[in-house]
Amino acid sequence: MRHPVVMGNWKLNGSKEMVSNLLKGLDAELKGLEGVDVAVAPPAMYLDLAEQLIGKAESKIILGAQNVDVNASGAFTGDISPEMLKDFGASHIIIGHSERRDYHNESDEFVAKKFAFLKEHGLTPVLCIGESEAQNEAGETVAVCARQIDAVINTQGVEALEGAIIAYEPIWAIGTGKAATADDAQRIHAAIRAHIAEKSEEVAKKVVIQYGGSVKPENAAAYFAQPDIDGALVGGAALDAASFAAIAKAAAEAKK
Ligand SMILES: O=C[C@H](O)COP(=O)(O)O
Repeated sequence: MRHPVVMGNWKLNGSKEMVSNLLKGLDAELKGLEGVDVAVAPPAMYLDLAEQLIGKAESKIILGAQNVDVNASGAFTGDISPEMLKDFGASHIIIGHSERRDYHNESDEFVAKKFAFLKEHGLTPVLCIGESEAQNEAGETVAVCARQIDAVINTQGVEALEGAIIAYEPIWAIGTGKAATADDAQRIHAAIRAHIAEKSEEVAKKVVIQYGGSVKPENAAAYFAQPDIDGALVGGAALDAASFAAIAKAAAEAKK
């Protein structure tokens, strides 16, 4: 049985006050919760504060980040290295989010490079994949996801996916309120797992595949009831402690 992982991607939202209130709220909401790994990815500016607050929390909250760059040190203005993320206790690092692929022109190959760099430094990549609305309508969803995963498999071997997390996020469902149905998401998750199984059934069986795209407390349980949906990558609803905790609790309940 795969252990579910629910992660909050706070994107470009936050202030010292908001980070503090949200983490304190989450700590209170998540007390005693077992059976699910709960992670948050605040903006990099707030990792220090988040690390301090999580250190004092009674609940287990995993610290993550929203991005990493591909150089270890040196003249790379504005970049953040894996060791810097580690220095602040961040372990689960989102890469290849569609917002970075779109707004920062990140290619499959560049994302795969980030994946390798994180693994090299003992961090957990949360590899986002997913199709656009046009690709969805053209029936290209599985091919797009396979291509995005193959950028990692073909350069690092399928074993590289061991211990990593894949987040399937249809771009048209992100922040739109237009979530994929649980049945559709399950179908794509199963196809993604089958694609990985062509290279290794063992890895395919173990890899955590999250769904992301307008996950809310109201629809979360339906996703987690699906056999190939192992958690969620949550955007908007992760900015509210009660909503995010409700999603985490739904995962723990469904995957008991
Ligand atoms: O990384 C999270 C996703 O982009 C989902 O965002 P959303 O829950 O606001 O749709």
